[in-house]
Amino acid sequence: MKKNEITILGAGLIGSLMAIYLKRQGLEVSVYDKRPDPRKSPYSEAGRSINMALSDRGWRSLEQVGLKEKVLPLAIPMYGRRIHDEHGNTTLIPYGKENQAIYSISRGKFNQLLVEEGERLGAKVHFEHKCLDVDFTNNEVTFETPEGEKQFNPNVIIGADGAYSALRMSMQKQVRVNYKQEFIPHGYKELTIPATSDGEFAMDPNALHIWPRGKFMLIALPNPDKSFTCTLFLPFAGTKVCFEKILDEKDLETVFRSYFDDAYKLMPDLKTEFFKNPTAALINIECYPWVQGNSLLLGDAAHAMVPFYGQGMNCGFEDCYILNGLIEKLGTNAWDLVFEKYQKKRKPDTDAIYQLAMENFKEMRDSVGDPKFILRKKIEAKLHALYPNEWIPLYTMVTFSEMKYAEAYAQGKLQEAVMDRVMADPLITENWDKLDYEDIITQLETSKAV
Ligand SMILES: NC(=O)C1=CN([C@@H]2O[C@H](COP(=O)(O)OP(=O)(O)OC[C@H]3O[C@@H](n4cnc5c(N)ncnc54)[C@H](OP(=O)(O)O)[C@@H]3O)[C@@H](O)[C@H]2O)C=CC1
Ligand SMILES: Nc1ccccc1C(=O)C[C@H](N)C(=O)O
Repeated sequence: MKKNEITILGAGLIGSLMAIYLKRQGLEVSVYDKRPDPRKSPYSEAGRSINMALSDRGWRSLEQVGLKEKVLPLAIPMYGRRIHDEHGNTTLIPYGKENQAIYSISRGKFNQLLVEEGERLGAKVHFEHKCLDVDFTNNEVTFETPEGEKQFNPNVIIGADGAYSALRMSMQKQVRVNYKQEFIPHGYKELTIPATSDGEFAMDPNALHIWPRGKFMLIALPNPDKSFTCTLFLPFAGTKVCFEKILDEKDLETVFRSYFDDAYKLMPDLKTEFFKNPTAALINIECYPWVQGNSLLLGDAAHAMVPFYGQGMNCGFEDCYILNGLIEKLGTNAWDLVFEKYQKKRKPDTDAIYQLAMENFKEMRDSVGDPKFILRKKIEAKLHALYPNEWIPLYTMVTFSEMKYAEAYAQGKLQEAVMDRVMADPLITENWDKLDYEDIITQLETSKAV
């Protein structure tokens, strides 16, 4: 191993982007992933992927490595949530200002683009290398490969090997790492709304479609081939509508006709897909520290969160951006110092987005269908238009800004308390346009001063 050769575990979105950053710093980089090379033997993601929503933090990280223009053709802007009620009527709730959008993107091609960019810059990517163990005492990593087990002695290890990280498991066995994992009661299943027979999108392509039904929901995100990737989120068991109770095509038809009839009419392959695609679990993982000597956990390996804010990838990309900034500032002679600074700086922010991701699930599956929620959003949008610096809606702070997640969270909580008081007025529906908006800002300023 050469001095300053970096080993990255995981060629997912975060491992690949980190490899690009490090190559651009002139470092030697080797990436190891347990999957086969997708270019040689297609490893199908089909049936178990949720489309992601690229937003400002993600774009900033891609732009810094010159990739924004290459990624744009894979992404479709969504300017708001299109809410479908049980009668098939829809309402658009904008995400932010008129030109602000989050971008639907699916994992496969995007991941490949990042891997290829890393290789173009000189990173060595080794597929079919599954990390089995990292021995910190002897500084040795063991991989399972088609040729048998292999051992390496890397100088620096970055574990971007996802929610079930082998680096993290090795840390847990050998050093004092706090760890918490929680499966939520819901699982998800991937479904599809294909393009129409004349090759068009079957619904508005520039929105994230939501069928909020209280304890469960269906969502749909557009793809460049004019299909939509849909994700059905249901409890596994224990409620009237849950995966456990959909046993045959008749049960499935009853659920879809009762709750998602407009979507049902656009899903010719529903019955096949539902019973063919796996039902996947949703997990939250928190751990700390993320560092052991010259080894660091990054992305989902450090903080896997439920997908409901659409921030998992954006947060992981921001991890890379911040780590890169520290490397630029502190140099590459003391990786343990760089990693230590990184974890201290970053942890409060990943805690905040982890929390917000859970809270956004309730908002998506339940609140968005409530006219009072829509009114609340309208009032907040007006406040933001009148007082752009004083009142920034939480969604805007998280999605369309680079403000630290922890700051956004704290500011969001103060705004939420003020808005709760505003919305408590029984005449708010009639009065909302005549509200004393300046007084609302004063209330916020007062609560900040306390
Ligand atoms: N839309 C989706 O369905 C998914 C989205 N994401 C998004 O990506 C974001 C960040 O993901 P990221 O942190 O890159 O994690 P990922 O899970 O995307 O990538 C980790 C990579 O490491 C591989 N890997 C796992 N274990 C080992 C091992 N022991 N040795 C070598 N390689 C291993 C994984 O293979 P394998 O996957 O086969 O385990 C995968 O290719 C998430 O927050 C989420 O937003 C991530 C996963 C799925
Ligand atoms: N990509 C996702 C995947 C699954 C669940 C939600 C998303 C979202 O992006 C949600 C979006 N940010 C929203 O708040 O409407």
